[in-house]
Amino acid sequence: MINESEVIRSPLLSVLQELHEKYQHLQEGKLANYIPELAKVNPDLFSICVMTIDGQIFTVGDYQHLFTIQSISKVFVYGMALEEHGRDAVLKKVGVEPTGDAFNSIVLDEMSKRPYNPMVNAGAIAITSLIKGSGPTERLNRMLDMFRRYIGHDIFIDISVFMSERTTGHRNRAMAHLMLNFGMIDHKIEEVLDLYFQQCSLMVNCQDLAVMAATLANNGINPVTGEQAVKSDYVRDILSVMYTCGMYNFAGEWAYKVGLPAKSGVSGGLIVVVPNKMGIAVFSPLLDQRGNSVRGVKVCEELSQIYGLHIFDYLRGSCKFNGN
Ligand SMILES: NC(=O)CC[C@H](N)C(=O)O
Repeated sequence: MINESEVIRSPLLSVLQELHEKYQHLQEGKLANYIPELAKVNPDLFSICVMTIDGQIFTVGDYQHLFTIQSISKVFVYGMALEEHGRDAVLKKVGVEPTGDAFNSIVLDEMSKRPYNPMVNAGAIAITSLIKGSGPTERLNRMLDMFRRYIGHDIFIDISVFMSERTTGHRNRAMAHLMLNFGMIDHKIEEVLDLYFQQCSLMVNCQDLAVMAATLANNGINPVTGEQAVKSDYVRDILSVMYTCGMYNFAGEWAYKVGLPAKSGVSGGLIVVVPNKMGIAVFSPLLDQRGNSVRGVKVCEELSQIYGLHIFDYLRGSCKFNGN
């Protein structure tokens, strides 16, 4: 039997535990209540997970608690659209410019009539409309299969959240109509919106998100299963858009302070990719005014600082993470 004193504590795990303790009583922020089902979530839930590209996992808090992936899904569906249509065709439909506006703003680029980028709702809906398949079921199944490759197991839809979004998502519906008007999506608006609401309502836990982020950090190969989740050619595109647009109208400050590609969602999830090193995921449902997890942002700012992960520090050889 292993004596507790003989167990070598992982330095990273200790750091994660300290950060969890430090922020677990922070009560800043609000639950997303524009999706009625999300307003029912326990605001105290909080977990942090890191997966390295060699498949080690470090977890603290409620890391098995399931929640809906929400906007974090946009990253992966974008990768799928790139694989199916290629860079140029996707760029014709959705730009790659940060907006400085809220994630749900109803604005399109005046000149091109494209949504600004795939990380805001309008852009994500247009990207979802590109997913190929002979009908709604095949499109959904292909998407579920793509997510399965990233996570390493099957993934399911939270029907209550899906119905909640579907019945109250008038703003997203309005955007879809606007894009239909400009010929940016085709006429099957309700099918496209259903698929978009379904992708947002997929259930994940914090550990799943860490594996997904680690897969992007590992050039598209899931570190646990060894499966190629997305062609490595497109990982660059995905990470560029995450870096410039993933945190919405906080993306600039995030790039400045944390300096890593990331994506948040209104259920309180946040993923961060440290290329060739690890994926980081935080779950805490209290959000700031821009729709980013308050505790999530703070934890990532500290982790970046502690380990010298900011991409421009990192390039100068400042990374202090040595793999455990
Ligand atoms: N930022 C988000 O997570 C938004 C996703 C949410 N499903 C919506 O469409 O509004």
